[in-house]
Amino acid sequence: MHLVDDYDPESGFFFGTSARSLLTRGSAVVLPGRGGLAPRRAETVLAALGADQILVGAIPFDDHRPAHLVVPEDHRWGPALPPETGDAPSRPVTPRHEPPPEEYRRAVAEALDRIGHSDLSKVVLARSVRIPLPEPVRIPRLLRRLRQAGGFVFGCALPGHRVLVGGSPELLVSRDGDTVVAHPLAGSRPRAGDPAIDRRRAAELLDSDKDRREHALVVADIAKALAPFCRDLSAPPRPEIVTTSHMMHLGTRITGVLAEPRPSALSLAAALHPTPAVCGTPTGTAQETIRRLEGFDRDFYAGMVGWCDSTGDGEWAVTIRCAELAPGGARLFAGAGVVAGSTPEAELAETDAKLATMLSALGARLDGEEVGRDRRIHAVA
Ligand SMILES: C=C(O[C@H]1C=CC=C(C(=O)O)[C@@H]1O)C(=O)O
Repeated sequence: MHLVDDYDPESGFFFGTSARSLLTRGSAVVLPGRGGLAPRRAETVLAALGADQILVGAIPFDDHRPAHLVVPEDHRWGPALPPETGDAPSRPVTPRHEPPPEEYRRAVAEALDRIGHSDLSKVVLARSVRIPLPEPVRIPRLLRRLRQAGGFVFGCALPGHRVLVGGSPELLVSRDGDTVVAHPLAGSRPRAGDPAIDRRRAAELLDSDKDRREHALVVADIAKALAPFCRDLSAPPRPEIVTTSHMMHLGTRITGVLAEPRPSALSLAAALHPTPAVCGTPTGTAQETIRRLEGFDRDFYAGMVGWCDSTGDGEWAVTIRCAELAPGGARLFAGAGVVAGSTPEAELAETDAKLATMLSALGARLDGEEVGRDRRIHAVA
């Protein structure tokens, strides 16, 4: 028995790391407001919180969409959630792609054209897949499976019997006293599951000029956004490989010491969002490109999910490797960074591989495709 087993899909919030788990129930206060406004309102609420109260929830990618932030009726901390090991049996499902794969490839080609002919240097283009779920999902079991992926596991009940679930490898920002940490990821390869192939891919990823550029843009942007709040800020000169169950990424852990007055974890998260790991550079041009080329609403995907306490400490993960569950079905999301040197085919394959995290946790495979890791990757191994 773990505290995740008490998860209430109508009002619960779960956030688990390799160190500990947080479970909340009910909502004493639901904060109204849209993305940009929500963190400011949340600051007022944070300031009014009792010492033993916290704020939890999710903020969407787009500032104009409503956030879901609540002060729960109660919360509990517990030990890390043990992962459920072994591959779940998978059943074929018929997906509804949005956009269809060939349109996604066209969008990447169009983005590459813009990168060559405007100030745009990077844009993250995403796709979504809707799948039917004939049986109700047992969320505690799903979250255990997602722990296997590594990183931050979350379940966030949303209005309308929906639940946002995921296993994100990416820390947007955490604050613990005066210590601030961000751990951006960008630049990816799917894992093959074969240690020798994975070692080769990791070496190739570390060496890839295209991926190093894609990554460096994110690190520079985050360091610039954090600098005004810090009296000390540092990042290693080279990225490291971060692995999940299905992917490997370039990652850089940025750490800083906050100056007074220390902003809350939520304010820091709002100052960083949207990073070029989910949007692009420059931000405005990338946002406009996403609006024009993606053709669907990201909703909570590529936003942030996490918690903040009354002292301002907290953790916010980037909402990726996630799905929105609704009665009868799920909608999964994945995106990939496009820079000069990207190709439509490789970005499509990368998003396929990223989708596999959630698909395999849900025990599903897209009809006509192999489950899990590495559908097209043998070609590049
Ligand atoms: C946008 C996603 O991943 C981000 C995080 C890691 C690597 C990424 C990349 O290589 O493109 C993305 O920036 C996603 O999983 O949907």
